[in-house]
Formats: sequence, C-alpha cells, structure tokens
Amino acid sequence: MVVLANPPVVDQIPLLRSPGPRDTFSGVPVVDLSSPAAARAIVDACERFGFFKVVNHGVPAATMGRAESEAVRFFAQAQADKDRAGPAYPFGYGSKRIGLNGDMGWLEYLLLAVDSASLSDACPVPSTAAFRSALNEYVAAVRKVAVRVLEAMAEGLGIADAAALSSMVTGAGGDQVFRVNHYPPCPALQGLGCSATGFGEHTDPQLISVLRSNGTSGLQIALRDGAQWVSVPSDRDAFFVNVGDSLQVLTNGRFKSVKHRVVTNSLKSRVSFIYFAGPALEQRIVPLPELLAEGEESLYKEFTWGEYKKAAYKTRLGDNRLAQFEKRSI
Ligand SMILES: C=C1C[C@]23C[C@@]1(O)CC[C@H]2[C@@]12CC[C@H](O)[C@@](C)(C(=O)O1)[C@H]2[C@@H]3C(=O)O
Ligand SMILES: O=C(O)CCC(=O)C(=O)O
Ligand SMILES: [Fe+2]
Repeated sequence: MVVLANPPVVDQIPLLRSPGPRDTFSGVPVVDLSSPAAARAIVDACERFGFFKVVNHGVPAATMGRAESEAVRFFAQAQADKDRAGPAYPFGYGSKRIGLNGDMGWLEYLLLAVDSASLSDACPVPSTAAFRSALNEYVAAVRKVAVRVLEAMAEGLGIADAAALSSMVTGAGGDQVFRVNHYPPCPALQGLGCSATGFGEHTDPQLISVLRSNGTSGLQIALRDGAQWVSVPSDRDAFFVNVGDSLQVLTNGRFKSVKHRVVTNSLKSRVSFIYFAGPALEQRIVPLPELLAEGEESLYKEFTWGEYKKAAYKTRLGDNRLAQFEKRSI
C-alpha cells in the first residue's frame, strides 16, 4: 500500500498505476482523410479498435491553436470567476464531479450545447466574445471532420446513401455536445508510481466522438475487450475518433464502442476538446438494414437516442450502458 505523508487533495479521486513507456501503443490506426483509401481504413479501424487517428483533415492549426489558447486563458481564471460559469448541468463549468452519480476526476471542464454548427445561443457560457468566437470556429471545423468521417464510414460499409450516418447528426434536432476538459498537473503524486484518474474509464454513448488535445499525453484505450490499457501518443495536429455505443448498435456490433480513460500527468496540464456527434432524440437506434445479412436479427432491443441518453445519464461512468439493451449477453 502507498502511504502518503501529506495526503494531497486527490483523496476522493481514484488512483491508477502510472503509465510507463511500455504502455505506449504504437499501433493506433492512422486514417488519411484526404486519401481515397480512407473509407476502407476507417471501417478496418472501427472493427479492430473502435478508435483511430485522423490526419490531413484540413482544419487549420490556427483554428485549433486559438481555441486552445482561449481555453487556457479561461481555466487560468480565479476559481470564483470560473464557478460563475457553472454549474455543469445541463451546460456550463464543472470541476472534479463528472455526471450526477458520484464520479470524480482530476479535471475541470466546460460542457456546452451545439446548435447546428455553433455553440447554442441558449447557453451564455462561455461569455467572453473572444473565447466564444474561437470555440465557434473550432466547432464548425470539427463538425465538418465528423461529417466527412461518417460519410467515409458509410461508403466503407457499402451503404448506398453516403449520408445515412452523417444526416442523423446534421439533421434537425441532431444532439451535438461539445466538451472542453482541463486536467491540471498533479505534482503531489510524482514518483509514487501512481497517477490521479483524470476521466475514469467509459464508453461514449453517441455515434462518434472527435477529440483533439494539446501535446500532453494521458488518453488511454482498452485493448482486447478491456484486458489491457494502453496510452495513446498525443498529437496536437491530429484528431482522434472514438466509436460510441450508438454506432455499435447501428452496425449490430460490427463496430465496438471503445473503452477509454484519461490519466493525469504529474507535471504538465492537458487540455482537450471533444465533439460528441449524437442523433435527434427521436431517432431510432437500430442496425442499418444494409448491414444485416438475410435472416440476421438485431442483437439489441429497440430504443431511441432519447431513451438511451436518459438511461445513460442514470448510470455511473464505468457502467456497461448497453448491457440493459442487449437481447442476450454477447
Ligand atoms: C457519469 C456520467 C457522465 C456522462 C453521463 C454519465 O451519467 C454517463 C455517460 C457520461 C458521458 C461520457 C461521454 C461524454 O463525456 C458525456 C458528456 C456523455 O454524453 O456521456 C459524459 C456524461 C457527462 O459528463 O455528463
Ligand atoms: O479529455 C479527454 O482526452 C477525453 C475525455 C473523454 O473521454 C470524454 O470527455 O468523454
Ligand atoms: Fe469519452
């Protein structure tokens, strides 16, 4: 057991074994979005890992850099000023508490609603014009990347309608959420062989999530059905895409939603942006007919995104949210 002489303020945050160099995963699939081979590569990556990195996406480095600098400026404010942008639910600033069911992480964040291609006017956070406009520019750009990824995915899956997946997100009522996470360094744990949990293990409930972070590592994904955790080398110029639970169902389990988590760094802060592409609340989440072989049945009970989201928000972060919708355990 590790006994700390001066227990730091991480006492309510679960600790994880610090990742070592051997935990770094060199096999993350890389998809060149400008290549005609992207569609096939995306499907292959989704089948093998539910996770891949996207390069040649066309988003200017300045768009990412401006959003990052503004986020750093926001999180550098005094705690009382940040708290004025809270609470996190339904949308706004939050610190350490994730969700409403007792999960804790060594982070602070902004949870924001997206309407069409920009932050929702109904949510006044963030309030400064410079931060808002930087995030709006970023959201418009990352949403285009998500659409291109979903179109290429449909093509790779052999679906005649190239917009079969992307239109679920861009159509009326598409449920898009944007999150800015800041993981401060946790120097108190340096050299102790353990790190604070930044964001505990989970799968994302939506179709896909598109993530970009600064140069600080910390993201880990689970391989071999959760038997092994590996660190994803950070790349500030790329996007990382997670398959979410809804896409797992739409593909009848052909793609698996990827379990992932974030481990804090003892010396460097991590800033990440995640765009969650979800469908309209009334969208039925059932396997796409083109993906079912003759006589093949859905592995899942039928539900709408609204029903899934409501059920998901009653669960703890690490719960298997899809289990209650499986016809039988798979
Ligand atoms: C513990 C929770 C946080 C979460 C809602 C939930 O009850 C279960 C799903 C969690 C998650 C994970 C992906 C995204 O970060 C998120 C915004 C989402 O849609 O589902 C979070 C939710 C959250 O932070 O509120
Ligand atoms: O901050 C990150 O890098 C990932 C966070 C995450 O998985 C999430 O917000 O759902
Ligand atoms: Fe996530």
